[in-house]
Amino acid sequence: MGNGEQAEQRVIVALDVPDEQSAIALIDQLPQVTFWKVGLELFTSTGPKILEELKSRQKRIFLDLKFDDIPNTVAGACRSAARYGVDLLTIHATAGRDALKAATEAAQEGAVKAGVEPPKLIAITLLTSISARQLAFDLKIPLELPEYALEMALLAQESGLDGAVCSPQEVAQLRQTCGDDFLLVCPGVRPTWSDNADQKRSLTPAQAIKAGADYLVIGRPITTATEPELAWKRISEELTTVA
Ligand SMILES: O=C(O)c1cc(=O)[nH]c(=O)n1[C@@H]1O[C@H](COP(=O)(O)O)[C@@H](O)[C@H]1O
Repeated sequence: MGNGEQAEQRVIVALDVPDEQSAIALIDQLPQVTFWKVGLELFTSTGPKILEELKSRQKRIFLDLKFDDIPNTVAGACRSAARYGVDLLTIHATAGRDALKAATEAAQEGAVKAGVEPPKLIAITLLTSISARQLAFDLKIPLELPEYALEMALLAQESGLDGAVCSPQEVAQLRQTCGDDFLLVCPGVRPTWSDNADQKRSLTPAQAIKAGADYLVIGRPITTATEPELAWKRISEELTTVA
């Protein structure tokens, strides 16, 4: 999916804002952005209205609702979300094999019924805000972090999902093991000039693409910059060196 696209089209900008008005202001300010992510904050605030707005502008959409529940419930959520005709949709790999399989089937069904393209369903392996220390001491996971992220990606792949969300620090290993057709989307991307904030496992945009990411998800380094257009331009320029 990512290969062959212009470098800047591989950046998905996270629309993490509280309301429709702020979202539209950002979309207007950054007309070069072709792929936007609508996540929990904005979708909870506006509902599907914001998706219609993005579609009317021919934008691609990553609907990041990170479903995590029992099989019947995630299947229902994916069936409903697929009707919106979005490009990407997320579920946590920790929902487990049965839930991942049910979600995949339901997303297909929902899209077919609505007469739209099914979304690519991708699994969160391990949130990029979790450090190796937190994985061991808070979540009590007795695996090394890279191994855990890989296991979650393989579970998603075996369950029929299209890809995974992982930190740029694990993407090379996941690419090598899961192959070129498995979509790998990396948040937690930070240009050298930006603040890490709550992200624990970052790399720069150029490093993340070089390591094998299909798409990068970048929010605050662009959206909270004093000049978002300039931040976007700097990231696009950085990416032309690797594309
Ligand atoms: O699914 C995601 O997109 C996601 C997964 C993950 O592990 N880490 C992560 O940061 N994200 C999202 O990626 C975006 C990152 O935003 P910034 O940290 O502002 O660049 C946010 O919208 C997060 O919800």
